Amino acid sequence: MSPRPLAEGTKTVPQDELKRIAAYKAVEYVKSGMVLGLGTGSTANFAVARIGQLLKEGKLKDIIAVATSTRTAEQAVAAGIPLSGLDDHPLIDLSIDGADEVDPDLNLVKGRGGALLREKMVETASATFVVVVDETKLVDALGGSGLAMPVEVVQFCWKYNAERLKKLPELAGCEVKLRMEGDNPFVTDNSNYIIELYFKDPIKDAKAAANAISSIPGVVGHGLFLDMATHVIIASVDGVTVRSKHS
Ligand SMILES: O=C[C@H](O)[C@H](O)[C@H](O)COP(=O)(O)O
Repeated sequence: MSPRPLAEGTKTVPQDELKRIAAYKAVEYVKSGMVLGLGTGSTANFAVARIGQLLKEGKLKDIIAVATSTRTAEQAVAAGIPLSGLDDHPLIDLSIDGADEVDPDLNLVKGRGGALLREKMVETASATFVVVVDETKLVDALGGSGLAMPVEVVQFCWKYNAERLKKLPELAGCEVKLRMEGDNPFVTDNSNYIIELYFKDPIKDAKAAANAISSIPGVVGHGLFLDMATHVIIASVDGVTVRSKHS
């Protein structure tokens, strides 16, 4: 369980339990015969495990899934979930994934687990994209958590691209750091590096920031997931709330 319980008044709920509750709620959207996108991270893990459990119990049938990382693919295989890829299944019925930040318009920061590129490919191909979070992920504006916003870059001349990112006026002088894993740079499933952006203030215009980041040659993806989520399921000490794009 998470060491950080959430508290309101006298109520406390371990953060991992909130993640599980949100993930299980999202799995209620899964129907037999669907092609699913399986997200990555500690919240998405609960959804993958639950789907595997329902398949084993025979309560779900004929599911095919596309995993957003090698970690999730390994978990899915162990859970007995049949896997495919976008080459064979270019249309995903439903994706379920966590997020690092969620703004009031259901725009997201994702990718602190390093899976942003495959997540964005799979979730862009999804008719329905359900995001599962505990209430700590809610922000008034993206970049507002003070934590890293990842940008995936090719390894070639990454320092040059880190400097270019730092100088983008749309990012208003953010700090940049290469993501490390121990003494070595973190390497994504796609053999790229991650430059982490740290904002002093929330991003003023997320769309302009996303376009500016994408315009740099050598950037292969970024963690701004704008206008993609159709539903966000938020678990809090007070219960579960579902926010939907068009409601
Ligand atoms: O690359 C990682 C993903 O975008 C995760 O979905 C995101 O970081 C949220 O992860 P968690 O549910 O572990 O907070």
